[in-house]
Amino acid sequence: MSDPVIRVENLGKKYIIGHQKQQNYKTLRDAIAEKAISLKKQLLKPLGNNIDDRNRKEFWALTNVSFEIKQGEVVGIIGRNGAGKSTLLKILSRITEPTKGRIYIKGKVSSLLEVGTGFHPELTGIENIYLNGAILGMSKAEIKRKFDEIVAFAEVEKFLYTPVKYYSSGMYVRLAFAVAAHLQPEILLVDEVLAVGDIEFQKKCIGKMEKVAEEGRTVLVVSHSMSTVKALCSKAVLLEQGQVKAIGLVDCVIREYLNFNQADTAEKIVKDEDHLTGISKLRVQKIRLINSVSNLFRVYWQQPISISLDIEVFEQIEEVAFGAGIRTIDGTHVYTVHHDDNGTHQLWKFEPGEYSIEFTLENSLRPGLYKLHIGADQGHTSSKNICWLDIINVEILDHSENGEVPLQNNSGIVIGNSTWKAPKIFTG
Ligand SMILES: Nc1ncnc2c1ncn2[C@@H]1O[C@H](COP(=O)(O)OP(=O)(O)OP(=O)(O)O)[C@@H](O)[C@H]1O
Repeated sequence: MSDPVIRVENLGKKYIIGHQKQQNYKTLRDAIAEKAISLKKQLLKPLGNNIDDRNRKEFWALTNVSFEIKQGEVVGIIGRNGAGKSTLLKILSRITEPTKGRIYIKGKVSSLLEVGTGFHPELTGIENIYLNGAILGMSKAEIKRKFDEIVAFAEVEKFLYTPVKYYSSGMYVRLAFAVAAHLQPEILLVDEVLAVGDIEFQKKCIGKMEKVAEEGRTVLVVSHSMSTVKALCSKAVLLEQGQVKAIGLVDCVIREYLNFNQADTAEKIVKDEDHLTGISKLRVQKIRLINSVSNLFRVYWQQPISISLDIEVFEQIEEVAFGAGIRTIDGTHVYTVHHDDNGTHQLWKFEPGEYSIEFTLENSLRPGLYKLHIGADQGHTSSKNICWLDIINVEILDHSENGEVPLQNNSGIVIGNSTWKAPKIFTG
């Protein structure tokens, strides 16, 4: 376990959306056939471009992805829907080309990228085994040698002469997994297929992948099941919005993912132990997002974040400055504001009792998950904390209320606004 067998350097994948027909998942065979057709088109019409530029929108599914995988490592690729996991596996299995960056792969790759990958619906189980084996690089003799093992593993003996269009999705995936795993690849890429099979079959697949790894082969698995990832993998890569958010020991990466993988509910009852600093003078009882989307701590892109706080004050306090702030989920401080930032410099005084406070944060954050911190200081000069908490995951959706999406070609945590002037414009 030493040499890297996969090296991914500054990988980026841009999709052009808006002009394309909605497509279902493409099988490996579809992708190969499509590649051949598009190559033919390019050759016949080298300068042709039938993309309607008015509808053309660029979308980066992966940006600046870099990591190394060593031989024999079993690695889980995790992340929320749309994080870029499948795109990464498609690039590694060379079904899709990267827009930027490089991949280096040492060894024969076999991949199982989705239910029914490479299966022809009209062909029988047997015919599909031979077809898939051939697509995945096995010789006829090799397939023959492996045939019984594949059939026994997939448990589809009774249906070998049935066209696979009559198979259930579970039967499909069993056969597809059996073919991919028995090909004895040096690198096995498996994308979220285990969820389809029953528990027994899932266990069997995990066992098979462990065996593949024990033989010194490398396995990359995309899964939403943290128990599968934990059971199988020693290492994990967490993708978030097309970027590597964390990489390392599986437990650490899963912990990071689970802590931050979703927005909190729109109303949160705050416990004493949730407070980061003391609660002798004041405590927060409840935090509520007034303008929540789907009853979660979630707002549309560009929508201000309006919050109501219920607090309890235990003793008279003066010169109180309430504040709120935002951090990224990896801890980068974006900003903190205080209630008296408006120029009045009027600090608040409280008698013991219960109060309700409302405030609104303007929102120029990029879509994503953030941590909201809320609290109170006593006086600005001494910056004395009265109480602070950092317990809310707030999500900025990837579109505005009326469906607009941010431009993809700018970067940063916040969306910047600018005006430009030029004395003379040069074109061409
Ligand atoms: N062919 C395509 N054209 C345009 N956009 C695409 C295409 N394929 C994927 N995308 C987009 O790229 C992003 C990443 O997709 P991808 O399938 O890699 O995510 P994922 O992490 O595997 O998601 P999931 O867990 O839901 O399967 C998504 O926003 C998706 O809509």
